[in-house]
Amino acid sequence: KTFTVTNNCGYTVWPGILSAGNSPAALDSTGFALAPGESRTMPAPHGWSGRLWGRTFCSTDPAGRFACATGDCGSGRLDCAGNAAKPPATLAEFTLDGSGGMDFYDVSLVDGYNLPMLVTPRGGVTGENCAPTGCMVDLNGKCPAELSVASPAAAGGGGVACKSACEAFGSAQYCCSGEYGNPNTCRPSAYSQFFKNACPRAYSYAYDDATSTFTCASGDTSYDITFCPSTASVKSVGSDHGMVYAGGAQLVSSSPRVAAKTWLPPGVIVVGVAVQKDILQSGVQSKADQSPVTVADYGSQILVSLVLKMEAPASSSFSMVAEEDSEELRKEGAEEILENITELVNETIVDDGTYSIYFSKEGILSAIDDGKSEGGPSGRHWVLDPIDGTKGFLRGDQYAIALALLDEGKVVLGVLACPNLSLGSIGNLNGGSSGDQVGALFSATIGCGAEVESLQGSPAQKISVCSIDNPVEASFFESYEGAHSLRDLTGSIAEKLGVQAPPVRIDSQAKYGALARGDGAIYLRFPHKGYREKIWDHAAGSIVVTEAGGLVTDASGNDLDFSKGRFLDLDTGIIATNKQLMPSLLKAVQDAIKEQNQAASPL
Ligand SMILES: Nc1ncnc2c1ncn2[C@@H]1O[C@H](COP(=O)(O)OS(=O)(=O)O)[C@@H](OP(=O)(O)O)[C@H]1O
Ligand SMILES: [Mg+2]
Repeated sequence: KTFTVTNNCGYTVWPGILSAGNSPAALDSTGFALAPGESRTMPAPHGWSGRLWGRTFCSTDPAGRFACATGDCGSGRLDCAGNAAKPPATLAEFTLDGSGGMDFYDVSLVDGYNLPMLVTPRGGVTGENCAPTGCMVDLNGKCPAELSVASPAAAGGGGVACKSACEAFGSAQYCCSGEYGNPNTCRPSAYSQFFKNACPRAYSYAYDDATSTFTCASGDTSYDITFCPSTASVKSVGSDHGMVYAGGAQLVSSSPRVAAKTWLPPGVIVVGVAVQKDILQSGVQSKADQSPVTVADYGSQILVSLVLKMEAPASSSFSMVAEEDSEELRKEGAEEILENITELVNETIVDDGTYSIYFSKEGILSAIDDGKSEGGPSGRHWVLDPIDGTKGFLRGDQYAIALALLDEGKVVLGVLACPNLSLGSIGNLNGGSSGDQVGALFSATIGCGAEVESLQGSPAQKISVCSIDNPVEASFFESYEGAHSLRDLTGSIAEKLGVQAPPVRIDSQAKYGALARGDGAIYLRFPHKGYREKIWDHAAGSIVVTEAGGLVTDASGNDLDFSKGRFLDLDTGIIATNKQLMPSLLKAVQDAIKEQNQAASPL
């Protein structure tokens, strides 16, 4: 069990450490220097409690006395030797092996702020509230004038730290002392709110316990303490490889019952993906270069699973069946991609602002592996395709982020975010937008119907499949990629049915979404022999269609079975349409298949 202190700041930081009086042992240092990029690991003694902070702008004067502009411990030396930090300073506080076999930790701004800091548990990482905490943001530039600490030591003379209201004004009200000495009378102030808004997980005033204390099962959980956790990323959003997740699909909530709609509170979170816009704009990536889409794919998976885990009740076990795992990323040569994913994910989280969480590279790998579940017939499992239609994504055409929830082998809810699909009908435009608002979010809860809303958050509207009952008026969707569907078979089915319109070819589960709102009447999917369908390619799409009043079956008319694990073991193909057309469609499908089999094996 260890503490690893890392300095990601662009300047030297001098960590200071103070063990509590009742600590059974001290750490092996009370103060040292960390150059930019440097880190130091120390054993974490059983039962240790104390605090750790970063000193900045330190120097030794001609008389040999060491002092710092912020976080100074007054020892006159590099080591703090039992002295505390002079406020303001961001503090990481620990009590290891506390009650119930738990470690308790927090990042506190109660004594003010001097630099961004993050504490990330690593290793065991179990417990209801075992998660990274800290303050990622650089508050020195934003600090209210009456709290700001300026120093000539700072380049440009800007603020180097930000005082707490208690320190700045000394009143009982801000310090939670005297008659304000209890949680009922000492309330958040406008000043504590400034800190809380910027850093929701950090302590902002003395009685801010409810949202600020974190706990991990003691076991062998180690802790990473990082100064300036996001390095340049906070400032360089959009530059570099130019990937920014914008917009957001609203996901989540796994209340024990699938309560209709509770998982679609307005503006919940992320997964909207605007990455491909940047890919196209950057123009430098050749189409053959798969790395941007790879980064986006993994990034999307991590962000969705993060939101699911954060919003799920702590007691429920988390299981997710998702397309990606970390195997490729652990191989030699994948370092750069892993670096890019880490940066993309952390930038997105900072930008979104809902969570103060920072992912290390190891954290990224293990978060991806959250998606390794096998699913199956019992329990609840999330099913995720982080970017469905990767080819469409690269082309700037249709793709979808597809999330579903399986309960006892049945799909009970589905969300389909289609960032490039117009909010209005696509009619016969072969997937192009008809000029109106782009970005559609489909959702469906079992027994409650299906809806669409704009990805930017317009009110949701109920949708239903079209009511065409004459195949002559019908059009059909199929894969954009010729290699994904047997086009002579789908052509022959359409012909037998009497469909006149040419096929509408679009990528991804956007087809299910478009079908569910009546843009077309039929979806035909007949992969080449031997191709095994994955559940994440159909779970969300199929419930959106069935809740919109449609039917989704295999080529024999059987419902899709999502209870068999990661694959949908089925016969031949998948068809979807409305109830009126299904009987004649099934007949056409079976006739066409029979005909094809006869042609393949003539007597
Ligand atoms: N050979 C073959 N046959 C059938 N299907 C395949 C095949 N290969 C892949 N896939 C899966 O198809 C997903 C893309 O969906 P579509 O085929 O509907 O769209 S597209 O035409 O490929 O754009 C695509 O999803 P993503 O990998 O998430 O993009 C694949 O899971
Ligand atoms: Mg897919």
